[in-house]
Amino acid sequence: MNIVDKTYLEILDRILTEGTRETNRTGTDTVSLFGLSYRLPVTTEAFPILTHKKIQWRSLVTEMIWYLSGEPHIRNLQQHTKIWDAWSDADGNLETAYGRFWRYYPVPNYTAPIRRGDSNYLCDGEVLVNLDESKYRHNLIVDEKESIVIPCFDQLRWAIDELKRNPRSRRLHITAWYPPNATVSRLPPCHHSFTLNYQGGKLNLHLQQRSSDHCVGNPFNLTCYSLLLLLICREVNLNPGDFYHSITDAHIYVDHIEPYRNASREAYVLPQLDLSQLGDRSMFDLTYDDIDRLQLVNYQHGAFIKLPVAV
Ligand SMILES: Nc1nc(=O)c2c([nH]1)NC[C@@H]1CN(c3ccc(C(=O)N[C@@H](CCC(=O)O)C(=O)O)cc3)CN21
Ligand SMILES: O=c1ccn([C@H]2C[C@H](O)[C@@H](COP(=O)(O)O)O2)c(=O)[nH]1
Repeated sequence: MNIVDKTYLEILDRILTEGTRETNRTGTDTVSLFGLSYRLPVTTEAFPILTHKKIQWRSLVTEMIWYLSGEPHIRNLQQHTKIWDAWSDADGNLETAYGRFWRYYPVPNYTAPIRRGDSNYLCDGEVLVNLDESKYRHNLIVDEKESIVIPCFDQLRWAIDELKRNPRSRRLHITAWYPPNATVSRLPPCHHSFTLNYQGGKLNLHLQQRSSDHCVGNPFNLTCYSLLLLLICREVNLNPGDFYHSITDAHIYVDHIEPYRNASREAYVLPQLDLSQLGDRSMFDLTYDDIDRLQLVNYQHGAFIKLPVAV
């Protein structure tokens, strides 16, 4: 069996045998396991995606393009996939969008020098980026007509540039976690941070996740970040290594157990990912028009397993 389905199904069985039944805010209990990690090799020739069940590749690519866009809302995303609809308001606004924090991380906007007594003053000796002078200032346009913009920090752009300058940096960390937002958001980020690490001639990606729905979310998350790693490698001209995932609360919703028990576990050879239709365009320039330009080749898979999603 290929390494992706094998790893995924072993974890599924492990959660079910070693996990404990737990309650949570959704009203549907889970079988949960604390502390789980695994790694998968990422290549375009054997691309990490589950094959024993069908994964909606188009929805997944759309979600990736949405992340990269940095959009704080789902008004464009929802034209292409419904997967985020349940967590937005009627106008398509979300309290927390991953890409918004990757591309537009809020930081105080002050003009140097700041003095004691200024509202943005830190402690003596501490530093925060002065957005006015930063190459990575990224203005989030809130209202074009009214020219309302929020100056923010572009973490992803910085990490990519840094990777080009100094691939051996051990500081290539991107976070979607914004503590004050997390205190009030309906859905603070689940996969909240990732770190890029170049070793042995390969670029690896370590994803940290606080909460993982093994049957619905994880199949998307593992493939989404494998795709991101390959897009980053293409951007900076490095070879891809591993996707490494560490999860705090790995769980299976109890209403997923029965559909999975009845599902086939037959797996197939992994497909190839063809990015050639992107030409020499940067990942930062991808739009929803590019969805069908990211193609899986030879994706053989089992049946789609319909599962209820706990909201
Ligand atoms: N309980 C829960 N699990 C999640 O995985 C999850 C959340 N909540 N909330 C926020 C996001 C939204 N995500 C989702 C939501 C729905 C699908 C979903 O319905 N997937 C179906 C079909 C997708 C499609 O029709 O294109 C699937 O079976 O893969 C996947 C990821 C992942 N996240
Ligand atoms: O990308 C995602 C997003 C969400 N999830 C899952 C993990 C949990 O089952 C829920 C979130 O509920 P919390 O109570 O906020 O933990 O969504 C996922 O697996 N992947």
